[in-house]
Amino acid sequence: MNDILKVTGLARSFTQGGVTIDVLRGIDLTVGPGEIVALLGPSGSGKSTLLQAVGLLEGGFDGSIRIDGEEAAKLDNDGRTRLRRDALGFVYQFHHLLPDFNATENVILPQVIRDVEMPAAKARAESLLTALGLGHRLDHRPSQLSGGEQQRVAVARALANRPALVLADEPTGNLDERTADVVLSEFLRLVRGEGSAALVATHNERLAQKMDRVVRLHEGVLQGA
Ligand SMILES: Nc1ncnc2c1ncn2[C@@H]1O[C@H](COP(=O)(O)OP(=O)(O)OP(=O)(O)O)[C@@H](O)[C@H]1O
Repeated sequence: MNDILKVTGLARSFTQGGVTIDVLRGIDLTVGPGEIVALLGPSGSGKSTLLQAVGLLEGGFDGSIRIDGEEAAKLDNDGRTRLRRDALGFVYQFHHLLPDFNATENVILPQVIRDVEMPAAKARAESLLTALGLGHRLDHRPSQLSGGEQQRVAVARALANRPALVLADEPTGNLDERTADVVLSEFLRLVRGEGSAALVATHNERLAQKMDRVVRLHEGVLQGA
């Protein structure tokens, strides 16, 4: 089967004050359909930099990133935006929900952007939120939700458009240990149920072991990829 993600020779440097740091020094990584990969590495090892590259959120990289068979380097801005919208879902450490919209509306929004009709978008939002145990919180705004509940809404939003690949950057890093465990387990169950693949950055070894495969960023290269 075709890989959902194929990264080859990905390199990224930052120059500041005349000093250049090679953060990524030739990353090779493939993620198959439905595969959930933990990206482990200490703080500052480049996990977010790698996710930003794969998320087509930043330029300035050397190497190849193929998502769902499409070479990102060959796309213009509009093409990257389309691929991001059609193939990717994002979860961050902080939820980034829209404060004036309730939980359901936050999950409807990315679907409306893809021209899903409102009744279908609402049904999908409610079904995802209910699957995450938020059936009684559908009308709550983010400020009326706990941290764990906010992250669940962010997970539902990331999955709303059935992305081939979910990119998650420390998705439970802002939660206490017990809540992080519960939310991560729910995230993994839902992603598996949906058949999406996922690349999940964490520095939590214990949480990483719950995923299908672990790769480690060390001195700019990936081990176990
Ligand atoms: N825009 C930038 N300009 C200069 N240096 C940067 C920039 N973005 C990241 N870096 C540097 O790249 C390195 C990797 O940062 P990155 O945020 O990718 O690490 P990380 O593994 O995600 O860390 P953490 O677990 O703390 O989030 C760091 O040394 C950081 O200072």
